[in-house]
Amino acid sequence: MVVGVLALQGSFNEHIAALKRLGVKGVEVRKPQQLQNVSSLIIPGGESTTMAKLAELHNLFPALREFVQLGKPVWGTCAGLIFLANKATGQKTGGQELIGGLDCTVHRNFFGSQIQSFETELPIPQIVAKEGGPPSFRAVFIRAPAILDVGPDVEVLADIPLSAVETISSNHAIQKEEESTESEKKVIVAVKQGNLLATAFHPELTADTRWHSYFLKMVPEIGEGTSAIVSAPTADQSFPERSVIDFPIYQ
Ligand SMILES: NC(=O)CC[C@H](N)C(=O)O
Repeated sequence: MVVGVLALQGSFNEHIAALKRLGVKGVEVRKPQQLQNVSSLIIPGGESTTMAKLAELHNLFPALREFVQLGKPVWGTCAGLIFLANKATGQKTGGQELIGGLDCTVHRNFFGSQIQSFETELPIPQIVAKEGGPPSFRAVFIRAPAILDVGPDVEVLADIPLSAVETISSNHAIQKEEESTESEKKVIVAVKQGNLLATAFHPELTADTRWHSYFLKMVPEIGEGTSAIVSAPTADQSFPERSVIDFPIYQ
C-alpha cells in the first residue's frame, strides 16, 4: 500500500516522513502517469502559485482533476487546500489554476505574511473521536489560508476564533474582526467533503500523526480497522519545542 505525495514543491518530504512513522510508504508524484500507481494523494503545503505553474508544466491538472472526481482520497494541507478549493480569493493578478472539487471559498494568506505565521492549540473533536489522544492539536499556520464559506456537503473539522490570532493589526484577519459585530468571529481551518480532506495548517511539521492516521482511514485498502496505525502522541512523545521561525520559509 503506497500513498502518493505531490512532490512539485513544498513540504512533501515531511509528509513522507510522517507516513513512514505510521508504517506507510509515501511515494513522490510528479507526472500524470504516476497517479495511476497510487490510490490516494497528499498535496503538501508550499506556495500554491509556484505549484500551479509546475503542475501546468507537467500537464498534471487533467489527471489530478480526474483523480479527485473518481472519488480517490485526497488531502490538501495549506497550499494543498488552496489547490483543492473550488474558489480562491487573494490570488496574484491573473489568478492561478486550481484542481477544485472542494466546495468552499478559500482566502490565500488570510492571516498575513510570513512573519505573522503562528502556532495554536486547535480543538479537534471529530479527530479525537476516531484517533483518541489529547482534545486539541498543535496547529502550525505558515502564511496560511482560511476557508471563508463552505457548501452543504462540507463537514467542518476545525475552526479558529480570530481573537486567538495574536498578529499584526494591519492583517486581514484583524481587519475582519474589527468589522464584525460578533464577539467571537471564527474562520474555518479544516474540512472534509467525501473523499477530500483539507487543512489550512501543517500536521506534517509536528510529531502528532493523528491527521495522517485520520486520512489513512479514508483510504479503502487501509480503512477503519487497521490497528497498525497508532497515532495519538503519548506523554513522552510530545511536540518538539520549536517555533515557527524554525520552519521553512514558503514564499
Ligand atoms: N504554508 C503554505 O502552504 C502557504 C501557502 C501560500 N500562502 C500559498 O498561497 O500558496
